[in-house]
This record gives sequence, structure tokens and C-alpha cells, in this order.
Amino acid sequence: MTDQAPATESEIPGQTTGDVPGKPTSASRTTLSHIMTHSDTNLLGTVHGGVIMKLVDDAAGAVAGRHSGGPAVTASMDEMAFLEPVRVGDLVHVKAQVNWTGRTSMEVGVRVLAERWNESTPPTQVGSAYLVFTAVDADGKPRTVPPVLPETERDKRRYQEAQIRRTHRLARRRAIMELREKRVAEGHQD
Ligand SMILES: CCCCCCCCCCCCCCCC(=O)SCCNC(=O)CCNC(=O)[C@H](O)C(C)(C)COP(=O)(O)OP(=O)(O)OC[C@H]1O[C@@H](n2cnc3c(N)ncnc32)[C@H](O)[C@@H]1OP(=O)(O)O
Repeated sequence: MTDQAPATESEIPGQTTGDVPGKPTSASRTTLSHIMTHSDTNLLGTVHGGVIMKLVDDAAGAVAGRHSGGPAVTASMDEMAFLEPVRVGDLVHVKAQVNWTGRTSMEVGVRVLAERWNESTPPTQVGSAYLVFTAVDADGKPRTVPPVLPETERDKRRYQEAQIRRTHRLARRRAIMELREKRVAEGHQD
């Protein structure tokens, strides 16, 4: 994991960034919908969190693949929040978009909504997550991604918030690596 953050919080890309042409957020935004059945339940009878996480990974992976124009792998998933239980018969919509791009990685933001399959009540938000995907080549090595071009004020806010999360991920990783190196230097075995 490289340590450089490509932009500061105030730097929202314009129509072109560097040599690679940018892509607008809307070009890869995707919704994946799925009806929950009895095979999706946990021992409590509600839908298993892992089933939701798989849908989140699928939707985010499709977005990352569309944005980067090729394969992309999940590097991390954080802040997965389950806000309300999901039940058998719920029609679940997983909405995903690229919030931010680095050199080879992308943060994808996901919102999970649920509605009864046979009622016309509005869907409610039941979960959310942020995932980092890294675009890879045929050898599984990171490859450059087009910069995302936020279009709306909401896209711009999400871009800036994603940069804050990126800064915190890097800082946390660096602090843990430094602690481990210090402990090894002090002769600790683990
Ligand atoms: C019914 C209908 C269904 C339809 C359905 C459709 C679905 C249709 C689509 C399918 C979509 C499936 C989507 C599933 C996708 C998987 O399930 S993939 C499987 C799970 N993931 C993996 O196996 C990945 C394993 N890890 C790796 O291969 C390597 O660690 C990685 C991620 C390629 C990174 O390699 P590395 O050598 O560490 O590279 P490094 O240069 O250090 O980092 C590269 C970039 O990644 C970032 N990065 C690396 N590690 C991390 C980390 N832990 N956290 C954050 N960022 C990181 C770096 O910051 C860097 O970013 P940039 O600064 O370049 O922007």
C-alpha cells in the first residue's frame, strides 16, 4: 500500500487531470437489486449480514470495473453499517458510486435500501459501506485508473469526505507499522 495521498481535501478534479482523461461519477454509478429469500436468513430469521456484504461487494466491484475499464479487486471494506434488519420478501437495492480516485485505487460508496416486494411504500435505508478497490492488470498488479470527476455538490462532498477517510486509513496503517517496528527493535517476539 503506497503512502502518498494524491490530492488535498480542497482539490476536486476538473474536467482533465494529468494524462488520463477523467470520467464523471454518473458514468459508472450502478444499482444492484435482489429479493431476499429463506436461503438468505441467519438463525434469528432475518437476512444474514454476510449476504448483504456480498451484494455490497458485487455492486461496488461492478462500479469499480466500469470506472476503471477492467478488473478491480476489493482492497478493503470499512464502515459497513447495518441500520435496520432486512427480512425475507424484502427487495433490496444496493446503490454504488465511485466517491474518490487515487493513482490505482478507488473509494466506492454504497447505500443499501430495502422495500417490501409487494408494497408501494418508499424504500428505507438499511445499510451503508465504503470500499477501496484497486484496479489490476492481467498479472494482478495495480494499474492506473481514470480520475473521477464529481458532478453534483453531493458528489463533491462525498469526494472530500473520502479524502478524509483515505488520510485516516494511511495514518492508521503508518502508526501500526511504526509500532510493530519499534516492538521488534525492542526485542519483542509478537
Ligand atoms: C445476480 C447478479 C449478480 C451480478 C453481480 C455483478 C458483479 C460483477 C462485478 C463483480 C465484482 C466482484 C467484485 C469482487 C472483488 C473481489 O472479491 S476481489 C477478491 C478479494 N480481494 C483480493 O483478493 C485482493 C488481494 N489483494 C491484492 O491483490 C493486493 O493487496 C492489492 C489490493 C492489489 C494491492 O497490492 P499492493 O501490492 O499492496 O499495491 P500498492 O501499490 O501498495 O497499492 C495499490 C493501491 O491500492 C491501495 N491499497 C492497497 N491496500 C489497501 C488497503 N488495505 N486499504 C486501502 N487501500 C489499499 C493503495 O493505497 C494504492 O492506491 P493508490 O495510491 O495507487 O491509489
